[in-house]
Amino acid sequence: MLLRNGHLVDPGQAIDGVTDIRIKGETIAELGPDLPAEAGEEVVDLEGLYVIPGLIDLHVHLRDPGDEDSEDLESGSKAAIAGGFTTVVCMPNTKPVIDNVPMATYIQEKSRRLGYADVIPSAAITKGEMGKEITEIGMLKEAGVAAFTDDGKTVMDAGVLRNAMDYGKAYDVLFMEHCEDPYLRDRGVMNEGKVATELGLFGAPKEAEDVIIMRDIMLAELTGARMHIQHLSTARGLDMVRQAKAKGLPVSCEVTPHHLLLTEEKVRGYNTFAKVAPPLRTAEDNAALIAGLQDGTVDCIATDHAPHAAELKDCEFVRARFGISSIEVAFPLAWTHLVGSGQLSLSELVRLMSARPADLLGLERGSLIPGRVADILIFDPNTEKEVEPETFYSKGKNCPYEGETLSGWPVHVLRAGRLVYRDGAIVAPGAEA
Ligand SMILES: NC(=O)N[C@@H](CC(=O)O)C(=O)O
Ligand SMILES: [Zn+2]
Ligand SMILES: [Zn+2]
Repeated sequence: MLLRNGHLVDPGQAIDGVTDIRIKGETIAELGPDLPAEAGEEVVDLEGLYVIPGLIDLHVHLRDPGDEDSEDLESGSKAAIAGGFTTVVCMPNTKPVIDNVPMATYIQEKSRRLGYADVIPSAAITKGEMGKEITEIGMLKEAGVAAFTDDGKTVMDAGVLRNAMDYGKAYDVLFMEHCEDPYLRDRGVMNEGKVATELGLFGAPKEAEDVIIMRDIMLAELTGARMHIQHLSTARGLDMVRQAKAKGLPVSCEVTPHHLLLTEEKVRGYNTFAKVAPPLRTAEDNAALIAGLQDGTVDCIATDHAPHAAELKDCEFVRARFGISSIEVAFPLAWTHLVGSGQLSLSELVRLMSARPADLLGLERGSLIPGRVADILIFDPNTEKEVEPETFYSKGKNCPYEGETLSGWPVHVLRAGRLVYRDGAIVAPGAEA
């Protein structure tokens, strides 16, 4: 296949310009101006479109197995592709929890058979995410699990986490933590502050997150194992990561689109679609996180795509589940609000949403260097479209951006050289023209 006239932006090889791309089988064969078409080659014209490495999301919930009313591997991996993500790391807080090799193998085999995004399972740090007994980290790593987290919960016993990190260090796995002290958070369902008081809702103080971030940085220093802070939401937490990095500690972090772009104000009206953990914070936190994207303190933007069936959100605020469905809008949100506003370049966004997550996972992805796998996102920088959750491939329609007008929508997506998304629609395996 020959992709013609697209504007390639690839910080991995310092390219920012119109280039043709030849794909052979699963890989990038050649880049260059005016490549001649070879016999039998399909030519796709990309004039006016941008071409970047396929996005990589370190944090998604696909609810499979156990909560397939909310999402499953098919709907979730189609949604990932429609959002421009060719690789996603799914969280282990399924039913049952992904804490053993057969469960990890189930995720890998089912998603491979489906043929949409590459779904890489993360596994729990503790069995059943119960916080007591550590999982078989070495065996899981050998089975292809690169990252470990009890996401949804913090490993509250620091001794247990220390043992897991001492053990996991030898395998160079990435530990990831959901940082929230449940005792300090208590009954909090949103950020503690004036808005919570006005709404009569219990708030969770930022300190519930920050104390765990501090503890986890200390454990990274103590053990030497890699610690990645998930969905970091506070200015102070970010500062702690900045200082840890300055000391050379093996600490990294991700932020979500919602913690960059939304505040606690979104909860007004008891909007359950704005109920998420950690909670939406304040405009000052948004600004601090955006500064963290710019100065490299933030390693990546991850979605924390958390789809929920309608009835789990269509209820009283205190009873509603935590989580936001966002994988199909994360890139247009970032393009419109971060690049469109001049706060980030596209090259920086590619680093945050593809190159750096690939590094953290130890994958040779995130750049379209000849010889690498052809995972590619082609998007339209200009055409504006409203966010319509009803049209999502995801079963989770719990999206607080409904009705917003965005640009930067994916047009075509290639996964391992196959056009899995064409002209804005999923192409089933074997259904290619
Ligand atoms: N973020 C959320 O609000 N919810 C996540 C759990 C999590 O990421 O901690 C979920 O599984 O729904
Ligand atoms: Zn979490
Ligand atoms: Zn999560």
